Amino acid sequence: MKILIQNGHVIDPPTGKDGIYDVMVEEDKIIRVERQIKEEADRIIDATGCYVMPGFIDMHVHLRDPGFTYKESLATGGQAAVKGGITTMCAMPNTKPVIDDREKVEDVHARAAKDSPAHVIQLGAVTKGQIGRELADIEGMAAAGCHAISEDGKSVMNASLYRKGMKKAKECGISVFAHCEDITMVEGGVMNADENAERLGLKGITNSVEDVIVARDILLAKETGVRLHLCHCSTADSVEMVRLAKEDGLPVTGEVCPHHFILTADDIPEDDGNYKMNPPLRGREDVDALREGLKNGIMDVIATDHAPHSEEEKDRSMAEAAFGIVGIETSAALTYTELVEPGILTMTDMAEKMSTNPAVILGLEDKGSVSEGKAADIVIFDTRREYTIDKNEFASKGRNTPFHGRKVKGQVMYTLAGGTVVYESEIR
Ligand SMILES: NC(=O)N[C@@H](CC(=O)O)C(=O)O
Ligand SMILES: [Zn+2]
Ligand SMILES: [Zn+2]
Repeated sequence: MKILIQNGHVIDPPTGKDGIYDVMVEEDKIIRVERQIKEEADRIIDATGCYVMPGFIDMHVHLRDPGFTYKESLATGGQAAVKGGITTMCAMPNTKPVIDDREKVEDVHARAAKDSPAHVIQLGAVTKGQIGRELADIEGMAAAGCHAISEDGKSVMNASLYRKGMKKAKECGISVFAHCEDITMVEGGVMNADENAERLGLKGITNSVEDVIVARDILLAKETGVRLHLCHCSTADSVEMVRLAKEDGLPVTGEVCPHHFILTADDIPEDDGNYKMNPPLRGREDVDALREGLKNGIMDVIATDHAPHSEEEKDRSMAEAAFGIVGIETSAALTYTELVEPGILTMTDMAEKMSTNPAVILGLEDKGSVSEGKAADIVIFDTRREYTIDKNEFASKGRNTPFHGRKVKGQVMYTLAGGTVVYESEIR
């Protein structure tokens, strides 16, 4: 099967391509990227006026499968992902049971290959059951294709145990993805510690809850030599510490989620649980630092932390709602609208942070690039399309977004994963 994508604006960070090209896909590979390809194909896709980019790689999602499939499943999460142009995602292990051994990783990978139109890389927990007492089967999980371990949802508070886990990960050649939150400092906080929390009579989460663990984890990475990826960074000091770590030559990378670079705590209306997530929406200075960090290259990755919950779990007050919001169907449009259109990032920066850098960090050599020989994971994105985000149109089971009703630009027209058209927009 050959698919020819004609006349699109190819953005390919690794080769620097930024212009009009045709792209020929055969089976699961890109075989040619040239000015004009005069060759027969089984299917022709006209990409005139659209960008053709490497499929997005979301390094941080919660697919809730196994155990919480009332929130999401490999099938619904996969369908939502490809709608958002995401062709590969890393699924966090805070499921039921927690993914903490080889068999559980193999089970998800086998089911995802059947059920999800997007590629799924299951991540393993650092500790058994994410309880923080003994290390999980890191070696077995690495052998089963976990590219990283993560205790996401919480931090491993026992630094000695975490250090052992990092050493093991380093030995196995995999990364550590860190959720940075000192649980002893949360003290019942549910949103950013500021005047908004005071006004609502809610307990606050200070920046230092995140910052002290970012500092600790960077120091542990320095000692163990493990590759450390800092998930959902939300504070100005996190950005500064990632800068210092890089200056020090450490293999440390930083991730920012769209909600953290778009919204501040001042945007929380009344007492709406759809604005509740961990870490919380922060102040203006933090949001500005995150944007600046993305612009100047300190922050490497845009990932969603897609965290679907049921209506019942989210349709509550700030104090009572579950932490987390959905993101995979809106991240490309939000990133384009909030960062690229205003000139903070270029289209190449966007492709880098949503695809190329994640591929490099994860060691996915055949991904993150629209060039000859690479995997045919491609997104065709039309930035001329303007629309209003409607949570009722989501393929995800989760409707918990603070972006419902927000105007954005940027529509995914086609998504190819593994050389197959896995999503086509109905709007044409
Ligand atoms: N981000 C969240 O608020 N929630 C995540 C956990 C996490 O990413 O820490 C979840 O699993 O629901
Ligand atoms: Zn987390
Ligand atoms: Zn998460």
